[in-house]
Amino acid sequence: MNETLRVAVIGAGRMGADHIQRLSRRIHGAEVAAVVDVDLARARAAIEGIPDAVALADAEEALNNGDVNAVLIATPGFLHEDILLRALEQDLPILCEKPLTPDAASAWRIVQAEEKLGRKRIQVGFMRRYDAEYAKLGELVQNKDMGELLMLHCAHRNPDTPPGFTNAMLITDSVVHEFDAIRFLTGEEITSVQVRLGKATKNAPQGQHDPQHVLIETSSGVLADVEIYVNARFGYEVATQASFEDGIVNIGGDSGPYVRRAGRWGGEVTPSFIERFGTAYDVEVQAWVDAAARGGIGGPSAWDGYATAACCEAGVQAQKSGEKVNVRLNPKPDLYS
Ligand SMILES: NC(=O)C1=CN([C@@H]2O[C@H](COP(=O)(O)OP(=O)(O)OC[C@H]3O[C@@H](n4cnc5c(N)ncnc54)[C@H](O)[C@@H]3O)[C@@H](O)[C@H]2O)C=CC1
Ligand SMILES: O=C1[C@@H](O)[C@H](O)[C@@H](O)[C@H](O)[C@H]1O
Repeated sequence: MNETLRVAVIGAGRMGADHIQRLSRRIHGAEVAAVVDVDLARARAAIEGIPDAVALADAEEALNNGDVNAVLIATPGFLHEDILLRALEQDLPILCEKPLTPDAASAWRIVQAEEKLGRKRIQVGFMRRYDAEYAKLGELVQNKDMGELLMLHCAHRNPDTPPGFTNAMLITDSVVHEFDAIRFLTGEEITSVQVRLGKATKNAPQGQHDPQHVLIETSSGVLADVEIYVNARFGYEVATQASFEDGIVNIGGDSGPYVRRAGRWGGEVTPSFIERFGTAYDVEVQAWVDAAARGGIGGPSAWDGYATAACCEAGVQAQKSGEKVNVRLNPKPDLYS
């Protein structure tokens, strides 16, 4: 396909609205053709100033719109499966925000549907793979300049959570990023997940135990721990310290000017994922558009979505039991090898 991608963005909330701006202002080779949101007023607001874009309330209308030839899915994760299956039926290039789906069975249905189609059409929105620091750390792991990677210590802190953010979503919506990042950095599958619940903040909404400590093991025995703390108030932080045989690497600190003024020193705390990963989202979406023009995908696949969904399922089980839960994966179809 060499024509301009005419994208239907499904879901115009926090992430969908950000992707709409990106597609219409910074991405080459793609345009927003339609914005779908059950809240039609939100869809209409999102297309303001975008020529030739229509606002719709139903994804089916966008899929039947002859002007649409690609789909970006930014609805909540539990709604992804139906839209993915419909867009696959139409053989469209798809960028699906993470998680692919929240559990392993539904993610496997997507893998099977794509396998039946016979080509990769789904790229999953694990944007950390496009962050310059993650990419550099991945290179250090793979080229072994610092010896073998032994451990990863990850912090994932959000200021607060949107309404409806459940206890399971600390894993399925947030730690899903670490599951993918650890698989990306090590090139290995995750074999077990354990979740420990300690002292909790009074600032979490009812039903959430926050923070949680997630312990992860990969197939070669790399150990990773994640502090997931989603009502941390102070700002946003996604940081990793990696222990190698011959050194230690830190990524993900706050960036920006370090100011000393009037007897004080300091800088600005990153407020949210939009600022922390703004450039990574741009690179991710451009990679998708460029790959779609060649008939492929430009990043994490439905298999990556399935493998992380299996980790999430183990994690949600581990939240309840406190035990180490093994991650079980179906054999990888040839399409993804
Ligand atoms: N990669 C990243 O860093 C981030 C990814 N996300 C992911 O993006 C997706 C959306 O998350 P948010 O934007 O935070 O959610 P949101 O709640 O802000 O927006 C979702 C939108 O979808 C609409 N919607 C709900 N049901 C719909 C349907 N059946 N058809 C069309 N529209 C529908 C809602 O009205 C809402 O406008 C999720 O999968 C989430 O995990 C979210 C934040 C950051
Ligand atoms: O994907 C994201 C959100 O959905 C999630 O809720 C946050 O915890 C993550 O930091 C952000 O990147």
